[in-house]
Amino acid sequence: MTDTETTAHGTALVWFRDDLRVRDNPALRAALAHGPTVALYVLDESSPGIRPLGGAARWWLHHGLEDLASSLEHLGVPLVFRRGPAAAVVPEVAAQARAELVVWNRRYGAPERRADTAVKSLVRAAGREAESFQASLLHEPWEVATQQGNHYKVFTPFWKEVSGRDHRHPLPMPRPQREAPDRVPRGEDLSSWALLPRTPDWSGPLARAWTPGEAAGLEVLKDFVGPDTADSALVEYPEARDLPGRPATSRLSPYLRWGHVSPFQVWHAVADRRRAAPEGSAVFASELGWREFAWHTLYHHPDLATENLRPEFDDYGWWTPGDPSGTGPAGGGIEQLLDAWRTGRTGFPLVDAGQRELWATGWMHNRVRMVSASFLVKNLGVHWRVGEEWFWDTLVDADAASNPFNWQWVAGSGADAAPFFRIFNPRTQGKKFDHDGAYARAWIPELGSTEYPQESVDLAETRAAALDEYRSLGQSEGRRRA
Ligand SMILES: Cc1cc2nc3c(=O)[nH]c(=O)nc-3n(C[C@H](O)[C@H](O)[C@H](O)COP(=O)(O)OP(=O)(O)OC[C@H]3O[C@@H](n4cnc5c(N)ncnc54)[C@H](O)[C@@H]3O)c2cc1C
Repeated sequence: MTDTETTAHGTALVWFRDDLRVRDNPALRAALAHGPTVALYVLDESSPGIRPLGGAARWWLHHGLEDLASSLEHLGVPLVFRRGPAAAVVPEVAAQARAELVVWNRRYGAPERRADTAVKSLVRAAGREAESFQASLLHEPWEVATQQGNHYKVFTPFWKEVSGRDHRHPLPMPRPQREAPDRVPRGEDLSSWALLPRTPDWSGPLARAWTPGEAAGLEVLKDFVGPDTADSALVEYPEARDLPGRPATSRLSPYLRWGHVSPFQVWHAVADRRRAAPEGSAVFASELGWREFAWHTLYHHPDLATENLRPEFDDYGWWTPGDPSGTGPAGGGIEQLLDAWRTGRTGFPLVDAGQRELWATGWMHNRVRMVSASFLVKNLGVHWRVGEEWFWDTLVDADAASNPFNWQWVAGSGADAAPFFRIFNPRTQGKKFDHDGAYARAWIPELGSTEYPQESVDLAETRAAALDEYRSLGQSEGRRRA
């Protein structure tokens, strides 16, 4: 069937979730091909197990939905906003729209899958068709397995397997629908959801740093991959991507997180640059592979945000707020140290610049995320879950898979994780990756003055304490096995 053709069916309802785009959207395309289409977005904060969004994510979502509503309007598709548990709202809106067909693109977290399964059976029980599509991952997690039939636990063989497969080409922009739906159910006013911060409104720097939405995301992608010549940013990506002071990474993460841009669009845009930047396009594609690997890991380990993937780490003496016994390897004052980490006042410029960048813009460079996370988990001895929750609240790209996956990677407790003894030294990392200090100075105006705090912990002592704790973990493991 071509883009313009529709069968002579009744109304279709397309339910948007983490796929806030009109291009390369299989569910939207199926709805438009079926008949007059109504779109729905449900703010679901009450289905069991659904993780409430953090503050920066709520800000992004508000603007992302405004952008989606405007793109859909150009296609003649009304977007209805409703709040409540999906299993109640979606069947109700489908009934109000008298929809014959309800479609959506798949999600992979356990609570979301449970909600989707409930919606599917309720919609079908009401005599409507329901269909879901693959749109947010290059491969379905259940379709990638080792020869023994298990899921991959190590990235390199995982990526070797999936990067060699074919990835479908992105679907084109749909044509506007010719026939308006008969009934458009009443929706809520987006502003009544209070997704934007009010008292205080801290979103000014976020708005200066980002333009949420599909067109902006595609522009970011286009600028990043550049022309098919040596000028493409991909050429220098393998070296420069580790330098936080250089705009050398794509900054596509929030656009991928919210589905303004699809992994298929990114994959093919990069594949088209293979001639000009063979190494850069391969390294960049493998970063997309880490995103994919994180999601496959979450699919197979639904408790990724709360449970150590390697259970031996359950015995590690990490500190969590409210723990009366714990001080962490840094000694006393752990609450103040945690506060200093959050606000970028630890006395270690690379960590502090990163935490301030995060607070101001909702984003932090990957190298700095790794160093800052390692400092919190290993030098301060704070549980990775505490850092994960802070990032969840402050990142505009806060992602249910990539965030816990990477925190566990840094902590050593995760899939194919960094070995625990790899403890980043923030001073050395600063010299290596921000050697002229430009990144640190950009975020810490008082750097070099007496206003900037002294180093808050002794790196060598805290490192040694963390390693001691880790070694005792090994021994108790050994004892348990003996
Ligand atoms: C402690 C910690 C927490 C993190 N939390 C998140 C998160 O909540 N959301 C998130 O999208 N990324 C997270 N990352 C991964 C990574 O830091 C960001 O994806 C990256 O910095 C985004 O910038 P970019 O788009 O310019 O990346 P680029 O270098 O341009 O990479 C392109 C894309 O590949 C993906 N990607 C790159 N690195 C990773 C990675 N290590 N894991 C998974 N996907 C990756 C992202 O989608 C990214 O947009 C985290 C990393 C760490 C160490």
